[in-house]
Amino acid sequence: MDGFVIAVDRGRYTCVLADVDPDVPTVTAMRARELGRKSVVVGDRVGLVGDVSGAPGALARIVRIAERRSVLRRTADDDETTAEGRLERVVVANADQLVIVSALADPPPRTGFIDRCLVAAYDADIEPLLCLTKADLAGPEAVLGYYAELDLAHVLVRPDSDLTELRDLLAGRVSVLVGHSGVGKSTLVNRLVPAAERAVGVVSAIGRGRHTSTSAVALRLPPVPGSRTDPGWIVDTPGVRSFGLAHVSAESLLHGFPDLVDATVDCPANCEHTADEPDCALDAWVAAGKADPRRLASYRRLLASRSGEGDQREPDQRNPGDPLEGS
Ligand SMILES: Nc1nc2c(ncn2[C@@H]2O[C@H](COP(=O)(O)OP(=O)(O)OP(=O)(O)O)[C@@H](O)[C@H]2O)c(=O)[nH]1
Ligand SMILES: [Zn+2]
Repeated sequence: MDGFVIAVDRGRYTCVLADVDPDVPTVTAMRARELGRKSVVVGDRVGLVGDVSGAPGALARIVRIAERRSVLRRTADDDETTAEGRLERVVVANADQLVIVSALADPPPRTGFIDRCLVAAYDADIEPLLCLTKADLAGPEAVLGYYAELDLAHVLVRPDSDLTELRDLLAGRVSVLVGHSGVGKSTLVNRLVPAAERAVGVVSAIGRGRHTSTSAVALRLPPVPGSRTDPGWIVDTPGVRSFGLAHVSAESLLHGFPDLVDATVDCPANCEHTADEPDCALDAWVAAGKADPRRLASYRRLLASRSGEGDQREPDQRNPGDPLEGS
């Protein structure tokens, strides 16, 4: 049987069977030995054998992992306390869309964080969507102005706002939600999937009764009334602070900055585009007003953080008061 992995908890994988009624129980599976060391993550499409009845106590086996369309890795520093946490582990496979959830106020938007997510999305060939919450508290002009040169889709969310536009953008796709604590991500997930609390409860019950902290869980979106389109899946990523970029080259990092890319044709060969490069064309490009200097600064900060130089914190963490200022 073909399955889709919706949660992972200490060697137990919760899967839904492909193309069956959403009410069919989920299947708990373990990995078959023949998979070797290959990891199985949320979003993986897998082949299942054994007891796929979903009955209490039933255990199936994952014998095959389909080729992944995309992967998102956690940052290496997400959990420095364990050896595993220091690795850029893949946390979600096969995502189509990365929904970057950012509040417009309380907490203020962190463009450094959004830029980092954009790089991860473009690098993984996942479409980004900026979801600006708490639009009742502040307007989106400053953030949208910062991204004016990008063709970046966005939605605004208020406590009473209609989520139809967002649901349309999520339909038929696997969308990963990422955002800092306090931006209203849980509130949004609960609005999008009113059954989410129950679904998460079921997932952690599989973890042999103990409360668990999974790093990703896929939630099926409810059917859209009057529509036959697959409503899609959202993948919540509690505990994932950001996505790893250590594997991304300096050139690929530029994919997150389409407003800067054109400038680099004038760079000397092997230019590293850092502030120390005397002839890097990016400086002249910004000086000529062709891109926002804050975007260049952000690109160079990501470059530096990748190579482990300088202050790795994003500027908003150094200066939480006014993140758009000087970032
Ligand atoms: N004004 C306003 N407040 C909101 C909105 N969405 C969420 N909040 C509030 O913001 C606070 C944080 O919301 P959460 O949904 O818990 O945020 P979170 O991103 O899930 O944060 P963690 O639970 O810490 O991961 C709560 O007090 C919410 O009631 C909104 O659109 N407008
Ligand atoms: Zn350069």
